[in-house]
Amino acid sequence: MKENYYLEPFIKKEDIQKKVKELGKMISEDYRGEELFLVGVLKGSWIFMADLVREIEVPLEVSFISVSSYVGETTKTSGVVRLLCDIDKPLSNKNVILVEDIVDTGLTLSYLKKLLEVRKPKSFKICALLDKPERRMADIKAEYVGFTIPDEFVVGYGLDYNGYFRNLPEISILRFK
Ligand SMILES: O=P(O)(O)OC[C@H]1O[C@H](OP(=O)(O)OP(=O)(O)O)[C@H](O)[C@@H]1O
Ligand SMILES: Nc1nc2[nH]cnc2c(=O)[nH]1
Repeated sequence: MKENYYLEPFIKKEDIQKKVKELGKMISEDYRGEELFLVGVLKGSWIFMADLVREIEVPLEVSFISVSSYVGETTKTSGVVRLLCDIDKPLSNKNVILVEDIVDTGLTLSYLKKLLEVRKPKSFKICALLDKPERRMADIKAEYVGFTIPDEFVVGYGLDYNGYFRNLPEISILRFK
């Protein structure tokens, strides 16, 4: 990768951990006495999902769906969401929570909501670690949001640029020189 960028620290590892705990507690309280079916959106949500499930106290199953719309060396959506790999189980009568790393234009979640709601889950909610409302193009809202952030391209904690930076434990703003 060409090194025409630098990373500006944005959300510290400790702050992410604290927020994930809070989200887990909120979800556990809301679904007390019920079971959950969490669907992670690959690849970005994989680290968030792994941490979040360990903070949820109700019985749950986990599955993943893989979609992509930001491809290559770009910080802009292609506008076309491609389904790469579907969920392995039916959703009927399940309390589904779709787990995302970020809602930006909202095109990915809007596509997924339409795709999954017709499978008749008992309930359907969205949990996103980050929300960038300034860039919204689709009318979509997550019920559980970790941090509302400004219009900056962020990486780390599962979020990539051209496939890189997902392994960083903190979230940084990607700036170009
Ligand atoms: O609200 P939107 O503008 O649609 O953007 C949000 C989506 O963009 C990223 O996915 P990406 O297409 O980069 O795939 P990835 O998760 O594999 O990195 C991110 O993980 C979200 O799924
Ligand atoms: N890595 C990354 N992916 C995104 N997809 C949509 N917005 C973003 C962002 O800010 N960072």
